[in-house]
Amino acid sequence: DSEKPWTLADFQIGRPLGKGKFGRVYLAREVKSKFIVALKVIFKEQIEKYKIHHQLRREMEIQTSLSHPNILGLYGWFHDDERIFLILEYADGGELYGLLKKNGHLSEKQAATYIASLSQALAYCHGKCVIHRDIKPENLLLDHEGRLKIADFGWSVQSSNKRKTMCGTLDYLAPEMVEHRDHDYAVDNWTLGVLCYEFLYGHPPFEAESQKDTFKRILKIDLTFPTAPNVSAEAKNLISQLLVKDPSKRLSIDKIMQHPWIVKNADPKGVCLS
Ligand SMILES: COc1ccc(/C=N/Nc2[nH]nc(C)c2C(=O)Nc2cccc(NC(C)=O)c2)cc1
Repeated sequence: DSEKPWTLADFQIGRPLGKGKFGRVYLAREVKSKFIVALKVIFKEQIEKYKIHHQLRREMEIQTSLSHPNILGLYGWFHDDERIFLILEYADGGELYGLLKKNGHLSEKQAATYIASLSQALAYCHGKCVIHRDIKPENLLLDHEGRLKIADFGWSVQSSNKRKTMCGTLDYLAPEMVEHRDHDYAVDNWTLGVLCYEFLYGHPPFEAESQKDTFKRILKIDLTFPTAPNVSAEAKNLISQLLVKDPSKRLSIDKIMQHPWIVKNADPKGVCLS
């Protein structure tokens, strides 16, 4: 029954799936139902040390409230003296990042399919006043059919204007976040442009040696398209309409869904292994 709290005894722990920022993730099976899940273990001392208590609570509240085929499910959670356990949906394809690094870059059909899936997931989130703010390949998982799942809502906000402290890669930051200006849902639209570029070229558009140079390139919208790999004009057109400095001028999510490149290349079932 849903009232009885989960405990570790309800699960058989399998192989470690990988290490996240603040904890490890294990394959696990719920003993009674034999249902396979991913169990994310976070040590309470890490939460104290990094003062991420509120961020973790927000992640859990937000992810539990969301239910969408392209958003990784958070089924529940429990804790013991020293650890917190998140019971998460298991996506056996692992990080999209791995696919991108293995292939160097994705095909236009794959890229368009994933951008369409992300757009649908973000439209759903924005409809529930949630801004993710941290969509990057490491936070994107694939299920057994190659369907994209947005994971790790650690940095998402319930549409307040909380500052995002600078950690991890900055390639995905929108100009208004780099300038610590107020930001809204349009930061996720910017990120779709960065991701679309990275899916097609294998590296983000404003990559630079130093963080300072990345900031400068973002603020200048220093966007160039390499000649290789060859990318269609429609794809470049979509990217150019998203990587726009003025948030109000970025292509809206429903306009993304109607863009010729998406209409022509995205697999409507969100599954694309070609
Ligand atoms: C190392 O090769 C791997 C291949 C597939 C996986 C699958 N992970 N699937 C997940 N489902 N739900 C969650 C949460 C996860 C998860 O966190 N995976 C995870 C965590 C940290 C690193 C990685 N690394 C990779 C390569 O996927 C995956 C994990 C590792």
